[in-house]
Amino acid sequence: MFNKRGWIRLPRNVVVGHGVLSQTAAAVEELHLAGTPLVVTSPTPRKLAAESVAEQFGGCSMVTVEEASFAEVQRVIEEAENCEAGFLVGVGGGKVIDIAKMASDELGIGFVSVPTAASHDGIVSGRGSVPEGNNRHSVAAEPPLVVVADTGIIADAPWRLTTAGCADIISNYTAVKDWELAHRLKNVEYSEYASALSRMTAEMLVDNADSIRPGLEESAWLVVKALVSSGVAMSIAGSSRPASGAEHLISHQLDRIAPGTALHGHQVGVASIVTEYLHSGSMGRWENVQEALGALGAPTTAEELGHSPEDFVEAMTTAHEIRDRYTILGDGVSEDAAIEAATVTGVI
Ligand SMILES: NC(=O)C1=CN([C@@H]2O[C@H](COP(=O)(O)OP(=O)(O)OC[C@H]3O[C@@H](n4cnc5c(N)ncnc54)[C@H](O)[C@@H]3O)[C@@H](O)[C@H]2O)C=CC1
Ligand SMILES: O=C(CO)COP(=O)(O)O
Ligand SMILES: [Zn+2]
Repeated sequence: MFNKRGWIRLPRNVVVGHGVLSQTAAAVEELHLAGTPLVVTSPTPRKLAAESVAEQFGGCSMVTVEEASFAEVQRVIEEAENCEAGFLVGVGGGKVIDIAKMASDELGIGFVSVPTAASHDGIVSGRGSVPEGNNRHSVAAEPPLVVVADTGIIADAPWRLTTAGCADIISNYTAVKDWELAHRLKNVEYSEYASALSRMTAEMLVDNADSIRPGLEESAWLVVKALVSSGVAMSIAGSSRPASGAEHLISHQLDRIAPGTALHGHQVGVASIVTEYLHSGSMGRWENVQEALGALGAPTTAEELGHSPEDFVEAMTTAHEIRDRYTILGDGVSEDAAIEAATVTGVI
């Protein structure tokens, strides 16, 4: 894998709207990509969208993945080599899209992103995120050449997937604060432009929270636009920094301690309530994060996530260990401090 430092790699065609799934092949054709694709998907999105996408490419090969892991990335690479795929099309949620973009990067072929839910901001980003042992890897991956987001399919997806995407965006507030802190204290490379874009994306979402409601296709539109914008911020930064700080570290730890309990976006949202408290104490800014999440119907407590107070506190006190990314957690939050922050904010 290679990381082109200093390059901003963005999608060429972003197609968003009702019924646009049927335009996937047309959006790709414009790019003159060679060969036929391998479609990478998971069981539910396969029925909802991937079969129709494969048909548009003349019934091309398809592989179904079950989890986000390096083993699954390897399996997709082997399938792609077997069918001599010219490019990969990821159809589904964040895990499928991450696997497809990482496999594309390894194979040196193009990647097309077809999200079936507005649940995460990896739709557009050139980053892949996969757990391995006790660590979490955010690696350079192939950014999509084409993004096709069918708001008809996304608006029909379970509402909790959309609120997870909203919470992933709201967490940009604290991610940016962590990035600024790391820049000041550790001279970490920083982009004013990427951080402003990331913060503005969160603000636009919060300002429009009243119009984000289940079943409304305009809501799917708004959230997809925000997810695209957040992904662009990551592409400009060349890292996930603008959209991933201490709240993401806590969420990645929760995935390790109690896998499969809650959605990524919901976890980072709840964690950002406590990291905002760690940043600004009793100034009440954490309440703004809590209110924004609550207004959108996203969880605001560990209990609503399905996590025990003990697991949440363990995630807070160990999150700094999983990645070399300086945040407000510094070299570790003590158990007492973690309990205090999570209790004051009502998270536990
Ligand atoms: N690379 C990046 O920049 C980013 C990566 N991520 C990663 O993405 C993952 C989280 O993504 P999620 O989408 O939350 O999880 P996920 O990929 O596990 O999807 C959640 C579930 O929703 C189902 N689903 C998808 N579309 C559906 C639809 N229309 N109707 C019914 N079910 C549907 C999926 O099949 C899956 O069972 C995490 O691994 C996270 O680390 C998240 C943000 C950014
Ligand atoms: O989830 C992300 C941004 O929302 C990606 O961040 P990570 O690099 O922490 O996986
Ligand atoms: Zn995220």
